[in-house]
Amino acid sequence: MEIFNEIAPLKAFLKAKKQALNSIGLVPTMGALHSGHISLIEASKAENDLTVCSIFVNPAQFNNPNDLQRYPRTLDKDTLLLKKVECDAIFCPDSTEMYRHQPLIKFDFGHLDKIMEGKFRPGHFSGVALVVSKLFNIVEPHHAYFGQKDWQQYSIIRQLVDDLNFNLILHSVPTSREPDGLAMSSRNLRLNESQRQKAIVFFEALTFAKRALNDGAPLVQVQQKVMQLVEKDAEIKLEYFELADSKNLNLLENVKGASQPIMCIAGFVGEIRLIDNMFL
Ligand SMILES: Nc1ncnc2c1ncn2[C@@H]1O[C@H](COP(=O)(O)OP(=O)(O)OP(=O)(O)O)[C@@H](O)[C@H]1O
Ligand SMILES: CC(C)(CO)[C@@H](O)C(=O)[O-]
Ligand code: BAL
Repeated sequence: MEIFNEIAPLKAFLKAKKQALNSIGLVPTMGALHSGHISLIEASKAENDLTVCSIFVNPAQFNNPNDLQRYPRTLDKDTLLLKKVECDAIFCPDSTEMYRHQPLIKFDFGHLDKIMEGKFRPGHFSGVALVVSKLFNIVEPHHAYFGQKDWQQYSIIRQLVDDLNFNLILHSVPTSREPDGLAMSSRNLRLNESQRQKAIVFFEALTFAKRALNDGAPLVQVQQKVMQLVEKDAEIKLEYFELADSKNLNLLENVKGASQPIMCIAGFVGEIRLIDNMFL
């Protein structure tokens, strides 16, 4: 497995490889890897001759400096894990390599980034789009893999690829969960034991809401119930629970009409912010 901290040697390596290879897969991550990330690597390995995993905690997408500072960083462990699953290359630059100058570009994704994560994390998706565009330009992958857990991010990157004609195929990989249902997430590492137990409430709320909405309960009523369920513990705060059309991310008032509605939830356990979602 090759490890690159700099853009130029990575590009030279890929250029040399490209002549003999049909396809390159890219898995962008922020590290602190778990089985969810590994499922993205496996998906890429199954479809490509060479897989690159990027590990970069991107300052441009953090709206909360405390969240950036405390984001888990486990590069040595990540490297061992990637070696074990036979990932071909890691790209783990530092911030000065990725941002040689202060970027001025800002992305606006219309209604896609004004709701849910975009509403509660102002500037977040502009930062994601910036770093993902850089990664696409650096690696020039044929395929790129993202997790369903971040469905709004996937929808925005799909728009980015269409708007800017990136010549690649995007893939969304289903959410990997812990045995009790909690969506795997790097930020779970920050939960203490009791917070870890409490964190499954988001999955429980989604499971409850799926049944209630499919049984015809009105959305407002379900939202109220979800709020009660989640916030019955004083340490947990609900930020949003929304129903959206997964194709275009239009928010829905009810389940009628949308071909594949998705429920999205976000909230805090203590000061750790978690998100999850579920298709209806
Ligand atoms: N449980 C999961 N199952 C499948 N894919 C996942 C899962 N968690 C994250 N991913 C995907 O892995 C990629 C990298 O995500 P990232 O490094 O931010 O990890 P994360 O676990 O989402 O961390 P956090 O949510 O704490 O930022 C993203 O495309 C993300 O959607
Ligand atoms: C796509 C991504 C790696 C960009 O920094 C990040 O937002 C993430 O890990 O989901
Ligand atoms: N997985 C989403 C990246 C973030 O929370 O910034």
